[in-house]
Amino acid sequence: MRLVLASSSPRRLELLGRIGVVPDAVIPADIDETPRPGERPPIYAARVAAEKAAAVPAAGALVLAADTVVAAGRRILPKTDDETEARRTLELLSGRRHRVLSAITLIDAEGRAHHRLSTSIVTFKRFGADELDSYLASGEWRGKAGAYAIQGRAEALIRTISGSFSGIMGLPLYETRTLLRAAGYDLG
Ligand SMILES: Cc1cn([C@H]2C[C@H](O)[C@@H](COP(=O)(O)OP(=O)(O)OP(=O)(O)O)O2)c(=O)[nH]c1=O
Repeated sequence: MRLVLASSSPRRLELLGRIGVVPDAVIPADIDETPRPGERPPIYAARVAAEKAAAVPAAGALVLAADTVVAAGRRILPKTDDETEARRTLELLSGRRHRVLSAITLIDAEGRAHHRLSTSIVTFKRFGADELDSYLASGEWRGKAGAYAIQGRAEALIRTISGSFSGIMGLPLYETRTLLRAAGYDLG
């Protein structure tokens, strides 16, 4: 059975590889990721994952897409390439708990869409000015939801996580495996 990963994220490809899954094709979905006014973070993540999966044409193949959102209360924090915005985001996350929502959609061979949502809680230490500066200098925050990447230096700034490491990183592997199996994909 053919599997298409509808993602431009190297993290998602890497995470799939960890469970022995190599997609037959990787086709990034080009969709508008602007949140709707007042849209709640879990609703937004689920909608965007579904839209990414639907945007990739793959008749008869399975299509997997995901969306990861860092949320402070009802606020969706940005995925940015701008250092000032990254600093502001990290200042907001400093010393407090936040949620990471990773939604996945799998379109099965019959064209039906299946959805799962993984929710994690992450608590960062309170950052000193030097810690913030050196994290920003690392550049690891670029293009990552919430301006950090748990799979890099940020892991050493995190006091606790509750939930799914792979979900925080971008593709919750438990939910992914569950949906792939249910769709008849052979995971070996
Ligand atoms: C919170 C967090 C996010 N991220 C990344 C995963 C995603 O690539 C990105 C969230 O943005 P997404 O919009 O979910 O994904 P993307 O635009 O990078 O890729 P695509 O839509 O094509 O699939 O943030 C990490 O790598 N580590 C983390 O700890």
